[in-house]
Amino acid sequence: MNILEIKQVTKKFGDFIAVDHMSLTVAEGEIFGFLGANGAGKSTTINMIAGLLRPNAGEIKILGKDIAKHRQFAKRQIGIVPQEIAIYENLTAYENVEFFAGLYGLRGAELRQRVEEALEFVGLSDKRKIYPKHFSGGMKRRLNIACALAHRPKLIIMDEPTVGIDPQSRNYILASVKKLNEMGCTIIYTSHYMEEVEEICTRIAIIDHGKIIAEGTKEQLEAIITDTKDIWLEIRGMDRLNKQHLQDIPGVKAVQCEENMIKISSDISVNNLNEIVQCLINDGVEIRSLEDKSPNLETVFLALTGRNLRD
Ligand SMILES: Nc1ncnc2c1ncn2[C@@H]1O[C@H](COP(=O)(O)OP(=O)(O)OP(=O)(O)O)[C@@H](O)[C@H]1O
Repeated sequence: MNILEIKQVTKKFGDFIAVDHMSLTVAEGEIFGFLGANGAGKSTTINMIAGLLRPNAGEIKILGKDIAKHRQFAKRQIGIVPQEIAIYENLTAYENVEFFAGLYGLRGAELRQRVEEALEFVGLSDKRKIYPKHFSGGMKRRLNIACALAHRPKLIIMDEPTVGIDPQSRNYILASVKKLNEMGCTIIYTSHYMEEVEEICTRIAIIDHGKIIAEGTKEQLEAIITDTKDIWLEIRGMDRLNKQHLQDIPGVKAVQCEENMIKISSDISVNNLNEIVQCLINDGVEIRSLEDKSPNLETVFLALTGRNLRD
């Protein structure tokens, strides 16, 4: 089942087209990444999905229902973690989560239980009585995530949740995303950090000037710009190496040897690293280091847009 379908959605601000005839489908169970530079149109798209902005044209469906006609239903399914932290400084951590969960109609014992669960999930249970002004940036982010989770949405949308926070909180948030996904949530994860998107997303859309310019798994996106990956190995025992053994491995296109270095060019769609390593071990060669110089999403982005992600 598709949790989200966007068809030909356009959003203009005056004459400026922020989102341009965008179409997109996200299936239940995915961690879907929106990757794009600042100003690409990610937040505008998210705000339309969350019903906070109205598109000028096009259609958005959540679990098959048009959000323009089923606003309450759509709202109930979605939890949004906005780019700007949205919590109340004059409410405690507990009261913040309680307030947001209450907006979804939760009351009484159920509300209390959900608030406890959400605080527990983000690791802030012992800080429930603390006011957020005493929190670090990372803790505020986590509280913001708890506020988006307490009503148990099926789709969680996170808009750059790791901008400007410490590495420990960042790791905590990335681990939480994976855990939420394992618990059955679909996630849309927006970032201009390609390492994060590469690490956690099952599928990625590269967004530029309000348009999706490429979409697919990391491997599919990389295959757009090249069909070859290079693996560099530093070895000991070159005299024992039988080059033909390497050349016989499925996917291997070329093998170049020089002094103690081997460069193996291989079909990007074939995962043959195990076979390569095994072949060298069988030949009695000692591997000192191995580097996979495959293209990454940064190189894909550069090739498709002519710019770096963080320009
Ligand atoms: N309310 C608005 N009025 C006018 N222009 C806007 C408005 N909101 C966004 N824009 C413009 O639309 C474009 C897309 O903005 P958006 O915030 O969606 O980008 P983004 O990909 O989320 O980038 P960022 O990471 O910087 O938020 C930008 O050029 C932005 O200046």
